[in-house]
Amino acid sequence: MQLARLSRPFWRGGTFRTWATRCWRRSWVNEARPLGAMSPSAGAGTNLKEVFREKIEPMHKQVVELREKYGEEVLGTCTVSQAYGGMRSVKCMTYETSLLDPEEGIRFRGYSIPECQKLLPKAKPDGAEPLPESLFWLLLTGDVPTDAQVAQLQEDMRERARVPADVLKILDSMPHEQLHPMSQFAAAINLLQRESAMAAAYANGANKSSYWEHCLEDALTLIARLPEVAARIYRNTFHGGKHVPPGQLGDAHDMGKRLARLLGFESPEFDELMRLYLVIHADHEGGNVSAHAVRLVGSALSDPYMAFAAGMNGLAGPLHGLANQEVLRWLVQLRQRLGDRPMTTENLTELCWQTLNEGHVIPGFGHAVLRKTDPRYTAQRQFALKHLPHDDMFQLVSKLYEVVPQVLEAQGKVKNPWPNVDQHSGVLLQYYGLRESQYYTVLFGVSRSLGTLASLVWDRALGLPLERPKSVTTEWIREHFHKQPMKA
Ligand SMILES: CC(=O)SCCNC(=O)CCNC(=O)[C@H](O)C(C)(C)COP(=O)(O)OP(=O)(O)OC[C@H]1O[C@@H](n2cnc3c(N)ncnc32)[C@H](O)[C@@H]1OP(=O)(O)O
Ligand SMILES: O=C([O-])CC(=O)C(=O)O
Repeated sequence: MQLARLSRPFWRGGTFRTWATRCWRRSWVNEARPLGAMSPSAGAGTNLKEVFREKIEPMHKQVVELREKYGEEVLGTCTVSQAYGGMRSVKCMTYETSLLDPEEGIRFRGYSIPECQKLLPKAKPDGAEPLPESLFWLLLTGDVPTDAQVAQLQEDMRERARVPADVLKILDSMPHEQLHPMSQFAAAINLLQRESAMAAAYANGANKSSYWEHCLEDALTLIARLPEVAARIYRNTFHGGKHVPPGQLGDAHDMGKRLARLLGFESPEFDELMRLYLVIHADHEGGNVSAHAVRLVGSALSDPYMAFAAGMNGLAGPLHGLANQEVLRWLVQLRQRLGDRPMTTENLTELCWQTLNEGHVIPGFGHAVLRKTDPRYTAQRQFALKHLPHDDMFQLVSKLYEVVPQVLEAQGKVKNPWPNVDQHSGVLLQYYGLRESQYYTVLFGVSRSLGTLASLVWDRALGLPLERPKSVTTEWIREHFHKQPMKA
């Protein structure tokens, strides 16, 4: 039924084929578009919803064509070890907004982080980091937006941004000292859910072809409200409930600056850090815990609030997003253990071994998929070299870049001894005065809304079905392979 609806003959023209082939190569072979390539969105209007609407049918048709042509091809296999081993590198899902190369790292719609830093619109007059809204536009549409498109999206988001007073009241009344900021964050997202356009539309019998519109509506409202929610949690938990009234922020604030000001920070450099932070943490293809949780829960047609809250519960795990909190704690502990001794390779090597011998991982190092230094780490390192080259903690992080990979290599277990994004973020935040490391994952969560919700809108636009892979028991494996002759 879905396929029949999608296979009208429109795409059989040569022009569409050329376009589709280009897209296919870009998203599946990870081929970057040349820098400065003309954006297909340019001149297509400034309304995100209308620009996105135009994208759906060609994409639908592309998927139908690929399924017709390659539907029976094997994308990936799954061995018994992979089934027990966290399904590492099993290719079994599609995800449009970003793609990861193990050596090179993440590309957002084909663009590397340095390319995004170069191409995406910046804050006027002299911002150097991309505007988070421009990344959302890119992730959703696949196009680098124009300044006018970003300006309209920002205006739309500003109109949606105020969090209902009763939700703030509930957040204010939470037991802040006992409730981790990520628990408060996930609870807040669930509280906002009552306004879900998707849930209301479904309850009112909306046609499934319209789901993406309600999903986009929810995505925009939720993303717009997250800075105030996140700041509320921060000010409640660490600043005695003294808030910066959003009414005092004026109209001109982008998501990064708005978040910075609501948190209580005034420095333009911190605004830039927030923009960079929100952009680089936004998306990391589809299989990471938070993105996959959003996809999975959303596939039951749970609305975007429900789905995103699920993703945030996954992000709160110490092997995933919470590692940023653990890194700062570990760095502080390292400094205490170092005491008066100098920060030499020998001393740091000894302390890293101490961490390993105590049965802990070294937070901020290693990765499930990456096999080189995370380009998000590099982007933050470049920010530090520009803005805080002499900071003590940055010096420590730099020194650990030399020491830890050698220790992990010597330990001989890790597949990737290099640092990931979480190794660097806390050091930048603490430099500007945001020292409460338990809070850091909330910032990661605000950013991750940009990628996971853009992707969720595509899930509904493409009519992706309920996700439900097959599981087997250990008993089943034993029986099944027992009956088969062993491979030589
Ligand atoms: C935003 C993000 O989510 S980025 C990741 C953030 N997480 C961290 O920084 C936590 C520290 N890193 C880790 O725990 C891991 O590297 C992970 C969870 C990120 C990836 O895990 P895996 O894909 O299983 O890694 P890998 O295959 O290399 O693991 C092999 C062994 O090395 C260990 N290992 C991996 N990384 C580290 C590390 N940083 N320190 C010590 N041991 C490590 C694993 O625990 C595993 O040990 P085991 O065989 O005793 O179970
Ligand atoms: O890709 C992963 O598994 C983890 C990660 O770095 C992210 O989600 O940002």
